[in-house]
Amino acid sequence: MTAPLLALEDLRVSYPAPGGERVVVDGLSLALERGAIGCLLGASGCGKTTVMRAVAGFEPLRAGRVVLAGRELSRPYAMVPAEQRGIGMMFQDYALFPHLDVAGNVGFGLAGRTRAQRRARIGEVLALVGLEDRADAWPHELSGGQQQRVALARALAPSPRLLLLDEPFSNLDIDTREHLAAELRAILRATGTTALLVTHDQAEAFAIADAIGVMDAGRILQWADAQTLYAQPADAIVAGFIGRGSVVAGSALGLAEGGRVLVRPDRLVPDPAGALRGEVVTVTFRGPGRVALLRLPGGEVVEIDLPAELVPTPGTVLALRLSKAGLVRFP
Ligand SMILES: Nc1ncnc2c1ncn2[C@@H]1O[C@H](COP(=O)(O)OP(=O)(O)OP(=O)(O)O)[C@@H](O)[C@H]1O
Repeated sequence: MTAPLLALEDLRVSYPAPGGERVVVDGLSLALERGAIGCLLGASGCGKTTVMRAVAGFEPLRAGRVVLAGRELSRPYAMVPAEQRGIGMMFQDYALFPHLDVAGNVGFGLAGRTRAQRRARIGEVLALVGLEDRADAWPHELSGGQQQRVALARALAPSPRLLLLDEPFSNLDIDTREHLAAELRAILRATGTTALLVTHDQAEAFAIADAIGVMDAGRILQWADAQTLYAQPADAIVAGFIGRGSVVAGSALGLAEGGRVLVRPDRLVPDPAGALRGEVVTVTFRGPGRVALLRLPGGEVVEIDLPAELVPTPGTVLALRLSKAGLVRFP
């Protein structure tokens, strides 16, 4: 087995807090192969940005190691300075330098090259992000999406070993985000760039990443590809975070085994012959179909997709059949 390009081993990071320290990342490990795109996904405040800052060299470690291409970059009391790590960054508060034009921004990290080499590299990465004709533009003349592309070109220009992207599209509208997510994946692939991305948006993680780490309270609960996270979530927290679905008591679904069960919206099917019952709480048009919230006899509420011809009014009791294929159970 080849060694991963990036290895985070048992990281612990803390911040000063009244009366001591507050640990915000604890026992976090992951490995990223060369050329792979990894993603940390989790709710606000779970520690995603802190991990990125630790990898970038902005936060010291309390425990663990950061290793890039076989070189130890951080361990407790020892850090390679951020600028010597060979890591490119595009963080949430990415800002283009307003006093530099697009070419100046993109060429910023290209010190030590001749003028001609700089110009060639700037042209190359601008072509990669589709802005080769905007080299002379000023940042304020560009749309938000174009500015984001310039920021990406700036981060890619020095050919970093690893690219860190923290909520790179957070300040863009949803259409632009989706478009750029696909574009970003294609660009990272085309350049063979290894990247670690942070987002709290599952669709973005699914669109871009090869492997996704679902984080909660400073830990990775599960590190897997999108299909695995959806089909085999490691626990109820991952299940709640990935995809639509409700985690309810098995007994509420007539299952003998006990424990809790993940019900995706297509698992409970309205069927006059079905043995289960659910009272309609709300019906909402989502496009292309409708979804209903149903209250099960035990009081728990599940979401189901309704067939097109069925538009029940709240209070109706539906007969339901449970489709057990691929049902996920938790102890
Ligand atoms: N410089 C700091 N000093 C003290 N506490 C901090 C500092 N930076 C972050 N924290 C705290 O550490 C925790 C993790 O923050 P972090 O920014 O890593 O989370 P996140 O998952 O990236 O959140 P978001 O999605 O909102 O950016 C939060 O509770 C935050 O308040």
